[in-house]
Amino acid sequence: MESPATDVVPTVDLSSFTTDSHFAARKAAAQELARCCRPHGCVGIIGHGVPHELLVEAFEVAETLFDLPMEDKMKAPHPQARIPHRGYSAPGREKAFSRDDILTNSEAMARAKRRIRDIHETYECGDESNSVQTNIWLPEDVLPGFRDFSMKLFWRLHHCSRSILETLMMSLDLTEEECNYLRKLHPGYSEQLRYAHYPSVSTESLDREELNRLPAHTDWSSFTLLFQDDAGGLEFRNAQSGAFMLAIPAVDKLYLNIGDMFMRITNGMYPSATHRVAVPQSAMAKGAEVTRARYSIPFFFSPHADMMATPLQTCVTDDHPVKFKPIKISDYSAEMSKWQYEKSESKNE
Ligand SMILES: O=C(O)CCC(=O)C(=O)O
Ligand SMILES: [Fe+2]
Repeated sequence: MESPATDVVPTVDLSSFTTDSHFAARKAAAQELARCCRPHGCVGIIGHGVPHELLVEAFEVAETLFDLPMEDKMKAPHPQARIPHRGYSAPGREKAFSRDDILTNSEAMARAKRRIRDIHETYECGDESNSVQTNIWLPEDVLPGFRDFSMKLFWRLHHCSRSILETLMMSLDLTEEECNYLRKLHPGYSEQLRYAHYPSVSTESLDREELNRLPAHTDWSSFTLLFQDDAGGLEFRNAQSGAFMLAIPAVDKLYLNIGDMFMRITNGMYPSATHRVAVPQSAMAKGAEVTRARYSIPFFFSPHADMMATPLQTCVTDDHPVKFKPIKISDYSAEMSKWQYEKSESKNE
């Protein structure tokens, strides 16, 4: 068994960014965000401005969606190929790999890892104008209002991500030109909203390592906003010690998870966070035979797939030389997702 997480991920309050606060208050919040987030690429955020009622409704929608009979959910199936990364994926369909796994470039390793299935079911959607990542919707009568609600949530989370981006940019003292480059890089087009359900599983199958909730990995977004219910289980790796830290759930708290793209663009100033979903100790310690189900809503704030991710000059200094080559964003995500779905094709986004 993997060792249990102990320390706790810190939390910052960003309300000065989401209300009309003066410059000094915003600057102090940006510095606090950097202080907490830069060591490991993760931080809890309150005061993010996403309305409480919207989040409550989002989790109700997720529960209704995953409660549908399988034959209904399969009316919007994720394709066999990895693109479009849209629609419904049944438990065990998708598999997460770490960046190190992917860099080994070994299909035998991928096959071996696939023997431990990731037990979650998901539904993905994104910008309706994306002509490559086209949405796959359930028929309206199967879940009335789902499409409209999901698009409302998508754009509200995009808006929240944009204000977090402003905070991150302020924390790095970027030039106006660099800020404009980053704003242009994130128009919403390649972003993705996911509903995720981790069904209740037997602790025995976890002990026997027959299945996983979600193994350790990094995201290839710029950053991900992670909303979770109160079941717990999200954990981030301490970049210094390698131990995992608990992302303790709380009402209206999101976890900011820096992805590979923001790491590349900031030349490693913000590292991408290694994270996983484990079964909380509380569920195991009681000797329970089954763990309780968990719901989460990740929002992947990703750069436009057709653009280039280039390290910012402000983040390159004599002490901190260039670490990453410019890369086309769709090339990077194609590489990182090549084993995510079993019958993946090498089509680019
Ligand atoms: O469910 C969660 O809290 C984490 C999900 C996640 O890491 C992912 O979908 O990439
Ligand atoms: Fe992730």
